[in-house]
Amino acid sequence: MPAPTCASCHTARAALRRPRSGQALCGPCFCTAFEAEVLHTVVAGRLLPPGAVVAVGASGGKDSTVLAHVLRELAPRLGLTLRLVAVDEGIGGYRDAALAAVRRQAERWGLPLTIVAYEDLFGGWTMDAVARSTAGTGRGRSCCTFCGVLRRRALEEGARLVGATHVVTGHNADDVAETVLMNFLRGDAARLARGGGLGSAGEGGALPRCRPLQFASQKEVVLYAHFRRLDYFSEECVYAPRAFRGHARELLKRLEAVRPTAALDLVHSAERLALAPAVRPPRPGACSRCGALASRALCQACALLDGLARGRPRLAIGEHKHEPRDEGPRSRAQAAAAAF
Ligand SMILES: Nc1ncnc2c1ncn2[C@@H]1O[C@H](COP(=O)(O)OP(=O)(O)OP(=O)(O)O)[C@@H](O)[C@H]1O
Repeated sequence: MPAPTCASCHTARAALRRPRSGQALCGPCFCTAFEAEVLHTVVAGRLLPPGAVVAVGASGGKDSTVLAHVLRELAPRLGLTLRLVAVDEGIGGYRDAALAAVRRQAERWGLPLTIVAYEDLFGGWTMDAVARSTAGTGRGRSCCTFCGVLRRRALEEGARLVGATHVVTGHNADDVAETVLMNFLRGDAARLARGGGLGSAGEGGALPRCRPLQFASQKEVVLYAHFRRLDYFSEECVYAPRAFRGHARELLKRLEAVRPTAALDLVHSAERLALAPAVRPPRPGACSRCGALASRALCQACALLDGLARGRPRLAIGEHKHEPRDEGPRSRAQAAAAAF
């Protein structure tokens, strides 16, 4: 059976059916629709004001590649200046290849690129060193938690370095839905409240952060990259198979098999929960060591580095005398926080 005609231009043959709506579109019309939807997310959510200098967290992966490409298309209309900021976590056999992809993108798109490294920012600690230090302590599976905390800090540092006023990341609807599921599984109302919305407004002196692809499904991100012929790095991080997130991903896939809107439904659920006053977390204060946003005396990054420096990674993060050890609720909650 021949492909149907594109439902938008009514001229070309359709090349795909949109996963959620089933609408048949040709490649160019799909890309135009995708870009218009991201534009709508940014404008309706008032995420990036005209004149903003935007640091795009560039990992070389599909999401941040698509995000940088779409924002570059929209930048003249939105009045944005873009900077790519990549974080080198020091993960042998993984990050170097991903950074090579980011360098190619920066060159092709004529965007300035700044790379900040954990090793320089965090007293010589690379992610590989953290992984070695936590191996055998029951914390080995928490690599993604540690990494997420440090990456968030590193991205903030990099963004400040390039004079950015805003930070954007490429989290898509599936990423956010996985985080919501993880938070539901642990009954973490405070994280659910924080995970909703399109990002954070920049409390406590932190730069405002947002996720303009939050309503885009992973499938459509991949389709956009395909039709725009984007060059990205697609290997999984060497530490990812140990992460709890993989289970949430499997669960989401099974939910989507019977309910194609499941990911987006979860994103909207989190938004509604964020509006519920009863679950709003207390206003965070400042870290006594570095001044960054913190809900305790030390921010997560300083607490983690402190524990690592003392050779006691169990104390570094997620340990509290009243809370269970290892994969207990607290540590899992931080895994979710790390995703944002
Ligand atoms: N090393 C990094 N440097 C800069 N930004 C990063 C880095 N890793 C992740 N990010 C930001 O956080 C977002 C979500 O992170 P995630 O771990 O899902 O990234 P990824 O799987 O490596 O790549 P992507 O999400 O871009 O496909 C990315 O889209 C990107 O904006």
